[in-house]
Amino acid sequence: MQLLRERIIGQDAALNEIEKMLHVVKADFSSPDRPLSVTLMLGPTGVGKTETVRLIADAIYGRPDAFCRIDMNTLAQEHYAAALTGAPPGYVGSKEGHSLFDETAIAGSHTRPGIMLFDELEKASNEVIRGLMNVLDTGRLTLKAGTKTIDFRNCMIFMTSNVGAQAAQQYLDKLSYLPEKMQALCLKRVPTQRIIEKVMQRKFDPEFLNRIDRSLHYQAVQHDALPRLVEIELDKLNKHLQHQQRSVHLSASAKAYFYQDHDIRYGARHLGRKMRTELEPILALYFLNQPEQFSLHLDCVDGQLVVLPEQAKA
Ligand SMILES: Nc1ncnc2c1ncn2[C@@H]1O[C@H](COP(=O)(O)OP(=O)(O)OP(=O)(O)O)[C@@H](O)[C@H]1O
Repeated sequence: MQLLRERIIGQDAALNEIEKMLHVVKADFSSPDRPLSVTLMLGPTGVGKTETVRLIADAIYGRPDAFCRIDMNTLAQEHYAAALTGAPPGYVGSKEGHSLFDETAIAGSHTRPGIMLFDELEKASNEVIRGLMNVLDTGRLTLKAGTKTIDFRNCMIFMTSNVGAQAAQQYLDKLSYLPEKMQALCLKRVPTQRIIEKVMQRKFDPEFLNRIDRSLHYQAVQHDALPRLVEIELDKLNKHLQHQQRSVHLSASAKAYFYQDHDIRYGARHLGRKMRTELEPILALYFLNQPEQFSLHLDCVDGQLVVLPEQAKA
C-alpha cells in the first residue's frame, strides 16, 4: 500500500478499497472455491487503473509485469472468443491446450497470490463474458479441448472498464454551467458513480455484476495532480538512466513545461509519453556527444527546453 500511495495520485477512495481487499486476501477468509478476489476498476482512460495492478505485482513479486493480462479488445468479435479458452477438440492446437492465459502468473505460489487482469471488459463479447462468469463462480476454467483446467482459486482477479466514463463526463460538463452551490447539490443527489452504475447495468447482466466483489471508481486526473505526476515520470526515467550511472534534472520551469498545457481529458498517459518522447532525444544526443558527463540539467527558456551549461548547475 505504501508503494501504491506513493505512486498513484488522486485516487484515495479506490486505494482504500484496494487496501481492504488485500487485508481480506491476506487473512485468507475467502471461499476456497472462488478466486481470492474479484475487483472491477471503473473510470476514464489513463487515470491509474492498470498502473494499480502493475504496482501490486511489483510489490508482491518485484516485477511490474508479474501478472497475466488479457486485453478484451482483441477478443471483441465472437469468433475470437476461442482464443481465450484454446481451440475446441479436433481443431489445430487443441492437443497442446494453448490459451492466452499465463498459468504461472495466475497460479501464484504457496505464499503469494496470482494476479489476473482482464482489460477493457466492455469490449468482450457475450460468449467471453459467459466464460468469465464461470471463472468468477468456481475459480476454474476448462479449456475448450477439455484437456486442461486453469485454476484461479489462488488468484486476485482485476477487471478494468471505461464504461459509463463518457456519460459521467457529459453529466459533469452539463453541471459546469450551473453556479457552484447548485453543482454540489446536484452531485449530492446524483453522484457520477450512479451515472456509471446505470450504464453498467445496461451493459452487463445482473448475474455477471453480482459476481464482482468490489467496484472501484477512479476519478479523472485533476490539474493539481500534474506536478506530482511529472515527478513520478521523472523518477521512472532516472531509474532507467541509473543503469548507466546517469541522471537528468529538471528546473521548476522545465517541469511546468510538461504539465502546464496538458489536457486532463486524456488522463496521465500523454504526460508520460510527452516526457519520454521529448526528453529521450535530448538525453541521447547529450550523453552520446559528451560521454564523460553523467548528469544533465534542463531548464525552460521562452517555451523551449534548454540544456543548462556546467557552471549554471551549481
Ligand atoms: N492516478 C495516477 N497516478 C500516477 N500515475 C498515473 C495515474 N494515472 C495514470 N498514470 C500514469 O499514466 C499511465 C497510464 O495509466 P494506466 O495504464 O493506469 O491507465 P488506465 O486507467 O488503465 O486507462 P486505460 O483504460 O486507457 O488503460 C500509467 O503508466 C501511469 O504512468
